Amino acid sequence: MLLAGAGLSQFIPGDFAAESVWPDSVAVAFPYIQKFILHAFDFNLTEYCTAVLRRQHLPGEALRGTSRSAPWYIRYFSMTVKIPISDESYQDVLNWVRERQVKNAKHSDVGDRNQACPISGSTRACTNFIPEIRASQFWFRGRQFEIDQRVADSTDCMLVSTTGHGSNAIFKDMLVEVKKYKEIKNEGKTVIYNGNSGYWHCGKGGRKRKRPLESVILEDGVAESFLEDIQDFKDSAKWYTEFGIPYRRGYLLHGPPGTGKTSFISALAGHFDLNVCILNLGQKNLTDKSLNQMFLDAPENSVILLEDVDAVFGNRAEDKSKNGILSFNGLLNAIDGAASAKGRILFMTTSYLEKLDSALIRPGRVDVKQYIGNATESQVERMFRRFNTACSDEDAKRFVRAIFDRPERPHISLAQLQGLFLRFKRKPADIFSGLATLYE
Ligand SMILES: Nc1ncnc2c1ncn2[C@@H]1O[C@H](COP(=O)(O)OP(=O)(O)OP(=O)(O)O)[C@@H](O)[C@H]1O
Repeated sequence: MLLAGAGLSQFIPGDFAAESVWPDSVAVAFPYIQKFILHAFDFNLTEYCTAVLRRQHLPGEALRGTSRSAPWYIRYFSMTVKIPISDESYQDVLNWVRERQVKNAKHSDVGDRNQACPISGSTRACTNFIPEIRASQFWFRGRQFEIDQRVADSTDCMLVSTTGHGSNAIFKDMLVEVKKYKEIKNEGKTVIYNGNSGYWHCGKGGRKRKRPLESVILEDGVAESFLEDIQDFKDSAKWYTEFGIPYRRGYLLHGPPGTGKTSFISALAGHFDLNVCILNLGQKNLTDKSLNQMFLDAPENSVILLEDVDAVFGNRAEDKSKNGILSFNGLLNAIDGAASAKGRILFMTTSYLEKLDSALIRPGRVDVKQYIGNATESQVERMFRRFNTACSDEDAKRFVRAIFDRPERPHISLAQLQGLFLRFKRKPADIFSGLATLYE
């Protein structure tokens, strides 16, 4: 079977899926037969079948159903599901298997002491024993499974197989379990996917504690208007269908660097329980086709974020991106591509609105444009109070005046201010002495 799409029920039968000749009773008894053979003869059926199946998946055939040329005993004794790397569940299955194995892995790699543990996400220095997963086994509901990422010597799909015969219910159960595991793991977190080599990856550090919206200090009313707009969009699926309008919404945040554009998008995603899929348009090998596919393959419940779009297509005269592969029209086509039934939310950010081609930001591609500027008096005061919870009103006002009553009145970003607060986090009363550094 080939698992298609992110849904759990979308199994596409392999070549010989209909050839079930065994009664259900045999299917039920199979795990016991399998265990008996393992213990009595020390012969691992699952491993053997997977090894044979792997050889069947010759280069170029990786995504086709299991070949009919597999020997009959393999066809009857094994069940497989192939999960394409583009499928959302690919990484989830790997993480789930790792977690099951980590306590007692026989073949492990010693994890990097200074990197976040891929299982716990903890960044504490530790010696992690990470199960070697490229070809390994695990048990689920009394059956042994083998997982193999080396199918066809390529990495574009993995094969999960088990011995036995019957319906694909066991795989569905497994994927339900994987989904539950993922939900627990992601609770209270915003999952960040990075688009790379044509796929969405959620690597180490890809799960971040949700950023509270209040922690992003914007001009009055901005956050509220976005909350309202996105909520309205989420509630309007029927309206879009009735009027034949593609169910998607585009937002552009523009303004100087360090003013909170990315932080705001991340906080909004957290508020609406959405993932963030970040795509760097300047990356090598990104083609019109792969960009389009990535838009279509974005994990469910995600916002797609294109940061600093001006850096790639800043000059109207340029049709090709700097790496010369992705074209401007390719980008427009991807943005205009099919929207999913759940709706697609696209965010773009730029520090140079004037550099953007009007075609990129016309209504339909960008529905809401919002300027996010340098700190205003109100923002400075709110940030001061946030970092100095014990401060008096008088201190807060004095701090604001100390910044804004200077003759040169610099443009200060909230990122600069945050830096100042961090420097004085242990002695907030001394912060006035550090103000001069804002003007350097
Ligand atoms: N309005 C804000 N409220 C709270 N924190 C902010 C704000 N603006 C910036 N920061 C802080 O400054 C840092 C940089 O912010 P962020 O990356 O969101 O800015 P940006 O506008 O996206 O910058 P760039 O355009 O350079 O990508 C973050 O650590 C963030 O916490």
